[in-house]
Amino acid sequence: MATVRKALPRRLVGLASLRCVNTSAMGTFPKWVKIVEVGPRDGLQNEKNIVSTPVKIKLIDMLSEAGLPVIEATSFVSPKWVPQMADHTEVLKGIQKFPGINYPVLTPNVKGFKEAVAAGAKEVSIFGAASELFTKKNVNCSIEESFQRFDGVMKAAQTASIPVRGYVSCALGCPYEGKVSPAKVAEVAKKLYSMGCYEISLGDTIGVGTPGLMKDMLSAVMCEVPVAALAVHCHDTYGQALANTLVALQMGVSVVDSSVAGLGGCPYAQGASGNLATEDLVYMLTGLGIHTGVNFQKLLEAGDFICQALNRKTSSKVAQATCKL
Ligand SMILES: CC(C)(COP(=O)([O-])OP(=O)([O-])OC[C@H]1O[C@@H](n2cnc3c(N)ncnc32)[C@H](O)[C@@H]1OP(=O)([O-])[O-])[C@@H](O)C(=O)NCCC(=O)NCCSC(=O)C[C@@](C)(O)CC(=O)[O-]
Repeated sequence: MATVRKALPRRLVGLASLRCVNTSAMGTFPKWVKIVEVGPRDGLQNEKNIVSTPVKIKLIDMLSEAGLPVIEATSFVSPKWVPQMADHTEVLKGIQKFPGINYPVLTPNVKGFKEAVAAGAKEVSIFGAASELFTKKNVNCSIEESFQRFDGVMKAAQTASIPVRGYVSCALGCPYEGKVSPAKVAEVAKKLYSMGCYEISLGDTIGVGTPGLMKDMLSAVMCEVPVAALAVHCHDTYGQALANTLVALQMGVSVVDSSVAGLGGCPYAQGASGNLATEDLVYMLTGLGIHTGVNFQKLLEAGDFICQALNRKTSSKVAQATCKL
């Protein structure tokens, strides 16, 4: 069914452009936020039905058209573990590479790194976690062993002059261990940073965090890693993603991961729902007068496209509010 999109109601347009919020009472926000669009990878990796390669490529091209500065394209993980990402090479080779846009991919080990580079990757991400049980379920090894694998990736990346981003999953809670201490998150983040990751993305993998937990966790991590090198990655399982992100912005974080149409979930984190929707993030940031460089209309169109391809209603509140089916 085709989606008919209404023009933004006047009161919403007004809200989006208003600058009357006294942000000084809320802390100082960054003037510019870099959005890392993770929909094509984190958003799609959990889909049960295999999404066709042309659909993935078209989605990424539409997101590029929308001006997202970073689009995580796919992952070079085992196809036995995540069948949805088995077409990683075709996806990475098939997308249009827009100048100025980065298309990082996940690489869990040197094998994945080599395949990614052969397919044309210019940036990769390694993914660790602050929970032993989650690490075992996700990548089949201990936290310490995961660092040994990452060491190989870091050395190969250094030789090839490829920048590496690092993830810390379970930063606000674990599906297997429950509470995760901010000190443990800080320890893993520090390790990834000291290994050479230029940016550390702190993931609320199952979306259980609240603004208070985000504040405590970030306070601990910021003692070990400069805030300019931090990103947040919030899933919206409990409806807290936007609030948690706002707290991170107030604390000086200026890189935020999100997923078009709120797609997402980790196959090894049962109960994890979608990521923070990029549409909702852009709407909030615009309302705060924070620049992103994203063309909102084109972003909505990319969300419409993937929802129609998946035969799914969008999880973005903003997209829901601005369309009638
Ligand atoms: C890490 C492994 C590979 C270890 O898996 P393993 O079975 O322990 O690996 P292994 O080294 O023993 O190798 C076993 C087989 O896998 C192959 N293999 C080995 N490496 C690769 C590779 N790179 N690509 C393709 N194949 C590979 C290898 O060649 C061998 O093949 P076989 O001889 O049996 O035919 C596996 O556990 C895996 O692929 N896990 C991926 C899990 C995953 O993708 N999770 C989702 C991403 S993380 C996430 O979503 C969270 C995040 C980032 O979004 C942030 C947040 O929300 O918190």
